[in-house]
Amino acid sequence: MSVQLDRIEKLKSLVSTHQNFPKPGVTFRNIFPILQDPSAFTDLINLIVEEIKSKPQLPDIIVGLDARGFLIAPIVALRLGIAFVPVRKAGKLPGNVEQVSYKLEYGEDTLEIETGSIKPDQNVVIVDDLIALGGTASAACRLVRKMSATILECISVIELVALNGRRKIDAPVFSVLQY
Ligand SMILES: O=P(O)(O)OC[C@H]1O[C@H](OP(=O)(O)OP(=O)(O)O)[C@H](O)[C@@H]1O
Ligand SMILES: Nc1ncnc2[nH]cnc12
Repeated sequence: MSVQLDRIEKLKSLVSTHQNFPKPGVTFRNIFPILQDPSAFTDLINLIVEEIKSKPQLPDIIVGLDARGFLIAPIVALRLGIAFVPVRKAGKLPGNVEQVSYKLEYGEDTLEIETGSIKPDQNVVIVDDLIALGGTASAACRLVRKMSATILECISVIELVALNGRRKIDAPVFSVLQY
């Protein structure tokens, strides 16, 4: 097996699966066991950094999504030596914010970003833990575009392929693990 596939298989074996959580009918994929294994967590960050570095254009900013995206995105930003900007659920950011509402696999929510935290000519990569219906990533794309910035790529640790969330996301999508 190649080193790349080896790392992916190891990561996949660590993700835990929970039926009917947090609502009946939802199969919840939990990334936290990866974070409990420093070697696997390092592999995960390396795979994301390698994906970003493989592209002709490097980002100026990594945008991470509240809350589980915050566990991954700032580490990726530090490794690349670039800024991290948070997108938060409504009511958590001070000052002026841009706002977008969206639908979840199990609910509805609003995302916000600090006005001016991304400049119009900047290149952005968005990082989150999971793409299900794609509403969260799609809303984050709309927020970044409201600031007239360019989205190079939307990166997720997990993609629930059957839900076809990437069709909603108006940017190239890369996922490390597919279910
Ligand atoms: O593709 P979608 O259908 O939009 O779903 C994916 C989003 O759902 C989860 O976040 P959640 O809103 O549950 O919040 P959390 O990160 O605070 O747990 C997950 O972390 C993604 O951000
Ligand atoms: N099935 C799922 N597992 C984990 N996080 C999620 N967020 C939205 N859907 C999810």
